[in-house]
Amino acid sequence: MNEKKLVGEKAAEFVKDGMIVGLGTGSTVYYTILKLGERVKKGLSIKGVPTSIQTEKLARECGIPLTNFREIEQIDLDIDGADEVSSELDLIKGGGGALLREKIIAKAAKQCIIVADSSKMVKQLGEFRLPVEVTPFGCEMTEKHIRTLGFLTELRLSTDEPFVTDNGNYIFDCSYTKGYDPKKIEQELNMIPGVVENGLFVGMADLVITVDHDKKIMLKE
Ligand SMILES: O=C(CO)[C@H](O)[C@H](O)COP(=O)(O)O
Repeated sequence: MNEKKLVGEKAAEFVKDGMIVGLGTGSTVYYTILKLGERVKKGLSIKGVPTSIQTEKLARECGIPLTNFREIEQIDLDIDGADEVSSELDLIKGGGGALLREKIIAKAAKQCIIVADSSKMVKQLGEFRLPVEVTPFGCEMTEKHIRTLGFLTELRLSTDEPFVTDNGNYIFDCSYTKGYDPKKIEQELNMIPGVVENGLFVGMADLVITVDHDKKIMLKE
């Protein structure tokens, strides 16, 4: 079985009857959502809060009832993927472009489980370029300010046009020449006018489900 399927399906075991569940975005949590759909068909009663339009569509196809922040106060459990997971369990997310909704939902959750195949596990964050979501208005100036923090920036494209997030924004994929302090950089980026959110998730993961060399499930907390 591939690693994404192993960890994705494992996460579905943590979902209990009656829970409000944050449904992440990406090819790993895809397997969690399929598994939850199977469990719902067998009688599991949950409501999902999707982190993207893509996940909303998938959850509907799987028959998972959905809700939103107009109807709920809190999320019991959020399950999502990641692009990098450090030894401190800090994350880079947003490879799929859903970082803003993902962070809102992770912050609203009592517990946050991350599903990550072994390629995502790193000692220190930074090899994966950090996605930074910005408003289209003034993005040229916002980019200059991001660069003054020491990043190289590249506007994410979809074919020849700027990639547009579910929130109508753009993304700069940002690389850094040396290691950075995730907590400090997360805050500094979000102080720049025009930056809506960045893909650093510091101290948000309660549990990471991954696999070791023998493809055995490992739980890290
Ligand atoms: O942050 C994300 C989307 O914005 C995803 O969780 C992240 O990109 C991991 O995706 P995948 O499971 O497909 O590797």
